[in-house]
Amino acid sequence: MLELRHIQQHYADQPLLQDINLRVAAGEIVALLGPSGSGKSTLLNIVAGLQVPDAGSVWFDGQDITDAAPEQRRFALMFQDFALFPHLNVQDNTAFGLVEQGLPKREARDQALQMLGVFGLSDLARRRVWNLSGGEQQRVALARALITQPRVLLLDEPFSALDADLRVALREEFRARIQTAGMPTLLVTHDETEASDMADRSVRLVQGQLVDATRASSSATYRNA
Ligand SMILES: Nc1ncnc2c1ncn2[C@@H]1O[C@H](COP(=O)(O)OP(=O)(O)OP(=O)(O)O)[C@@H](O)[C@H]1O
Repeated sequence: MLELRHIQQHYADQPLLQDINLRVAAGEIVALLGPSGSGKSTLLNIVAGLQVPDAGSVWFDGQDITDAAPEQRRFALMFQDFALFPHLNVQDNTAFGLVEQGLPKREARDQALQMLGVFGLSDLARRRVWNLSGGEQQRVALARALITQPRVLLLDEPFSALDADLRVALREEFRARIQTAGMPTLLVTHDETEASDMADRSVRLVQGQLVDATRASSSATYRNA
């Protein structure tokens, strides 16, 4: 389980995150909503270990990991621009994290091929990533993230560059795959429909605090407010 305790972050004496407390259980998807500039990406960076908070702590399975480097955490971070390597084909992109972890290249490539099969992407294994569609690229990015069996999955607006129909299809597919993989998942999104479709519950950053948004996000009154 992932836990944030009393996280605070200031920039130039302006409080951004004031007292953030959150628990995400194994297999649970929590959506993090909030207006632009409210600190969603900052909070995700703190969880990923890319940034140390001014105060407070990050815990995983009962261990304080606030000062642990990103590679020690073994958390996967996935962005909207997926950051696939243009010079590698789909199979080598998928194998990349395993090679980084020290697995022999051949074994990593075999496992990547299996993973691509699970994702229905076997036919794309030899393709260069730049000629894949946006949805295919995003699926490869998820396969690449999950193959390393990360302890936590962090998604930063993963579908915002895609068209509406594809977004809806991928939400369901991602939700099913994430639940099968069973790690705590934090999904940053601007989109309340995406939050209610994909996440088990939603929280919203409001003036540096997290408030429960699960009930509010399913209410049309709130959406139209
Ligand atoms: N390193 C930094 N130094 C100073 N200010 C920063 C730094 N990083 C972020 N900020 C500021 O903190 C605020 C929150 O930024 P952040 O990117 O976390 O918000 P966000 O909720 O993810 O926004 P968006 O939805 O637009 O991506 C912004 O005003 C940003 O300019």
